[in-house]
Amino acid sequence: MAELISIAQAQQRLFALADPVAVEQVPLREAAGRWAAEPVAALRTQPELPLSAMDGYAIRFADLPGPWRLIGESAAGRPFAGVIRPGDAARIFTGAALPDGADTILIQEEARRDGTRLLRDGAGPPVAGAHVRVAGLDFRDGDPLIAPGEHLTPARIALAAIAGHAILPVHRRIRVAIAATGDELRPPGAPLAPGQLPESNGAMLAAMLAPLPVDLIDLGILPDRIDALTAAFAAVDADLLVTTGGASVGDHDLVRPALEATGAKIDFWRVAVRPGKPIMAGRMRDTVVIGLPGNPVSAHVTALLFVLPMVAHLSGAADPLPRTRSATLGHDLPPGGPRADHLRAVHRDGRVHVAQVQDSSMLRTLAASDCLIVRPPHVPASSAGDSVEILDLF
Ligand SMILES: Nc1nc2c(c(=O)[nH]1)N[C@H]1C(S)=C(S)[C@@H](COP(=O)(O)OP(=O)(O)OC[C@H]3O[C@@H](n4cnc5c(N)ncnc54)[C@H](O)[C@@H]3O)O[C@H]1N2
Ligand code: MOO
Repeated sequence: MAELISIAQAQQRLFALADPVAVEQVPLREAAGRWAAEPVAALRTQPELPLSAMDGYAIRFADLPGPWRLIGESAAGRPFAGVIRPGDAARIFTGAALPDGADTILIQEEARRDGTRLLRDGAGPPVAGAHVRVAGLDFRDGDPLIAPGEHLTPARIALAAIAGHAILPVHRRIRVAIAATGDELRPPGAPLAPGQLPESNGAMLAAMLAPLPVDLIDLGILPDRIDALTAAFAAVDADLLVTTGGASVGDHDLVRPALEATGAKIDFWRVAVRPGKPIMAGRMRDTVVIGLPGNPVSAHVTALLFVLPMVAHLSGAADPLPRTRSATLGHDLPPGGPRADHLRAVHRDGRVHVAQVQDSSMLRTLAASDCLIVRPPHVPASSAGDSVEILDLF
């Protein structure tokens, strides 16, 4: 059998099959969850003027310990027009502009008022400038704020808004077609004859793709017949076609020959990953194709490693790969085999514990797991307390 390629090689070959899709300008609320397509710079300085960070009184630090004479008020959006001269103070509220002449805030919990006479009643501000947000504290006009390829998280959307942007340049949504293959499969909830099985990969993939900027095209369940598969694949109009099942070496594993019958070129087939070895990828006209194995856990793991990263890559992500993190192993593990193991596991008492049975058909253990322990090929035995890499499940 041909040498299996590594997960990292397969991911790089997959990304090389297509560039990120076209750029469009969209309102902020549509940009959430996409990736920036161009640099985003500040259109204004934030804050534009020195502002108070607290409710209290605007004073000159040099006038401490007071008392002061109250000569006006500054509220957010309604600044005080006058000037604070020696001995003067202005009532001020959080977010309001610091009046000219003032340099410090006396918070109201440390002040006492008698008509327009203001007295310190407590420690008072420790330094000049206390509780004042200087102009440009957050950023200045023209500062680079978001780089191309960065994910538009809620915080970055808010940053773009406060920096003066109403629309952002992003890559358009990705059209993803999903197809389950297998004569044994019936739609979820449909009555089953002996030997038939509810189709679960389609709903799982749709759920995994739901948080991404994707428009789904559901091709449903395709039969194990090369003519039907070829016709269905040839009619696909999408950026990415994801199939499940029919990827292995059995007589009814027809996804590869059907793709090839449409003129598609398969770039790789079989990766050193467990579960998920029979995954394939290639290109059919303008559509990238990823053929996932049919076993539900294999489909889930390979979708995490290949489908979601490919959607991120097509969407312009600079950093499309899933990130592992370290965890502490709860018990011993035997040496690993020639494929990178992705073991269903759960956090308990601060350590990760591997499910006893790892059969790739078993969705119940997948559903009970909160992470996958990722072990490189040919890893030596591990002991309880060792550090291991994990991929979070969501
Ligand atoms: N002789 C060999 N046999 C197998 C090999 C091998 O190397 N040599 N590889 C095994 C591995 S590893 C995997 S993984 C499976 C994957 O095979 P296929 O992609 O061809 O998957 P199917 O045979 O179509 O289905 C496998 C299994 O999963 C069920 N299934 C399929 N699709 C769905 C779906 N949408 N929803 C729910 N369940 C689904 C299907 O009924 C089968 O039980 O091949 C091994 N064999
Ligand atoms: O790779 Mo298969 O996915 O081991 O069951």
